[in-house]
Amino acid sequence: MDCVLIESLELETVIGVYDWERTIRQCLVLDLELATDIRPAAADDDLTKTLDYAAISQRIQHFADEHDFALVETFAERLAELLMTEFSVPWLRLTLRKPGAVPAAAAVGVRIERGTPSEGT
Ligand SMILES: Nc1nc2c(c(=O)[nH]1)N=C([C@H](O)[C@@H](O)CO)CN2
Repeated sequence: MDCVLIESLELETVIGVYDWERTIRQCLVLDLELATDIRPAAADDDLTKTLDYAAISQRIQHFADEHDFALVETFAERLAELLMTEFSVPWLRLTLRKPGAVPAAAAVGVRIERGTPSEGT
């Protein structure tokens, strides 16, 4: 299965369950694998025939700016829905880390897989 990758994308957003977290912006770090057949783009050397990782990264930054969820679970689930709908992604794996949330850990977070890899991706 082919994938377009976005790794260690740093996002600033309001996120957290505690009152003090509702008043600040915190960093989240996102890893994404987005299933797509890269052969048409490679055959024609044409960006319009693949997933544009720059455009998707920009859309994710905008998503982070416009939401203020309590849980990383909610952020991950809602973002996965958006990516599958807006960019016609048939399958994705999304890892979302919240560095610093647990001082003794390098990061905590969630990983989800959604959708079904289509034939030929
Ligand atoms: N499974 C989760 N556990 C916790 C979350 C979360 O989003 N998902 N969030 C918090 C707090 O916001 C924490 O990050 C503050 O340090 C606690 N547990």
